[in-house]
Amino acid sequence: MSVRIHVSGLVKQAVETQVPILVADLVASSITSQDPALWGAEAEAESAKRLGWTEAVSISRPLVAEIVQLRSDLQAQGVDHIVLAGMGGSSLAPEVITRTAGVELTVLDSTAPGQVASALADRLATSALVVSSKSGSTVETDSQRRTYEKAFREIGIDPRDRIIIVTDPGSPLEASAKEAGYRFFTADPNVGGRYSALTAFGLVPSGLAGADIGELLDEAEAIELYLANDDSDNPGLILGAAIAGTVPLKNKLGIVADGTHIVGFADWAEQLVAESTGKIGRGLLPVVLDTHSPELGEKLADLQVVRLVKDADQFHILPQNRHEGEILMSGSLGGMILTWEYAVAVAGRLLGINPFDQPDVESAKIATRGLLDAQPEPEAPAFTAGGIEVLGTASVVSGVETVAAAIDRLLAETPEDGYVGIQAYVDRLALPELAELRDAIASKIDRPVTFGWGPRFLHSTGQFHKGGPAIGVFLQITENAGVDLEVPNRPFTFGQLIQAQAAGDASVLEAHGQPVLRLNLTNPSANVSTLFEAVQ
Ligand SMILES: O=P(O)(O)OC[C@H]1O[C@H](O)[C@H](O)[C@@H](O)[C@@H]1O
Repeated sequence: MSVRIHVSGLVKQAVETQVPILVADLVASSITSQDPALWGAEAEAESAKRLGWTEAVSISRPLVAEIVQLRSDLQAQGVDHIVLAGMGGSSLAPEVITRTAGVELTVLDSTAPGQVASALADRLATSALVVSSKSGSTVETDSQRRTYEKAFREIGIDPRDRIIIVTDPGSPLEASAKEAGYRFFTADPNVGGRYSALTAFGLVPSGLAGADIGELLDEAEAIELYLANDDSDNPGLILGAAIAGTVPLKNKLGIVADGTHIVGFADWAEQLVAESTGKIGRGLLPVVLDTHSPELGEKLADLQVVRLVKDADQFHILPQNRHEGEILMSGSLGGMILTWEYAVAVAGRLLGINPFDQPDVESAKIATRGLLDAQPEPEAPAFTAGGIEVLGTASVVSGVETVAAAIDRLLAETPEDGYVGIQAYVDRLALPELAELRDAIASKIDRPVTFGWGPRFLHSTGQFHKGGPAIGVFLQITENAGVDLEVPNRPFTFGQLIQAQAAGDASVLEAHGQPVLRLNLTNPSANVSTLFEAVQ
């Protein structure tokens, strides 16, 4: 079998208790045959149109030759750089596929003006843009498409030669692609975004960038039969029981790469787990860790660790690798993707939730649209210190005068079983060091800490933060970027869009009773060190 899992300690007990029940209930074969009744009557209507991923491998197979041909056509035109405009499920799979394959793909899943400008400045004359959106109406993706269309025209390139669309049949993007004369691929509409890795959404950008997508499908195909079997060896059942069957439930899921050949798997799994399970006040919070993350040394009772290793059968044999109580997992990328898809569907059943909807993502989008339409004056900061404007929930910012004190107040509000979510709506290429705030804060408070780049995380962990248990406190970082960019034929700029996304999401989190501290960097590169000093 191309995927191996080893469990020990409490999680082994969960597997031993839950898997026989899942086997007796024929859960694996029922998922494979797309039985929508597995998640209860309320979920049935949604599940009935969301299980197409179980046959993605065979449906996608004919695409491989088409994509390989398009890649050579583009190369013949001098294209040597693929850019992908897409959010969440429309970009996270191509990201892990191409990074693991070691081929270049620029993933533009940001509205930070500096980041969009950097992508545009990078080999535009020899770039092709893949625009991927299931709904065809995602504002980030639409804004990026408009920007590239204009930029291509300005340098005398016909966008029809360089823009490729991936969308669902009947979407507004399919209609506009037809009208504009773009090459387009449509995918199975009975597959949700986060389950779309093995459909055109995962394959088109990855294949155009040069990844071996035929091999990826082979890897997934090799595990299909095992995943469909009502058998206690089924890795989808084992993983599902391990992540959602512990008693009491360990509802933080730390995902650690420790020797796996797969690069960035946790970023993909994060969306699958958070959006599928984080709703109606329940869910599993994925926490992307590395082998040195403070959380691993803290033995947190509510943190279940999944360690992605080279060979799960061998790894635990060495005494220093025993990691009692963890889930050790190894496998091919295609095999891992399909196994996690099954496991999260199983987890949904164990948790009593519908794994196929994302009811709270829309709330932040509505708040953003409201702000973009109204264009209100920016909210005045409670105070400014060291060039950082401080705003947020009254209990966190009132009566304090320093950034350090505001951060301490926020962290002090973390519930015993809670977590801190850091959300950085900045140009991540210009401020990559901000990601290190995660470890700094985790070692300070001994609780799990998540880190997300905005607006990217809104389409991933954003659902959990708003729809899962209200146990998070949030540190939101925004910036006055030095540059701004028009969004062609739209009444807002990228700078206005990202600020509205941050403010909109903060308002929804606060409305859910979750504290938010908002720090706006007025001079980003200079303010970062002040921020790190404040966390010490
Ligand atoms: O592919 P799109 O329709 O553009 O959607 C991109 C993303 O949008 C939303 O945030 C959904 O919650 C995600 O599940 C989805 O992957």
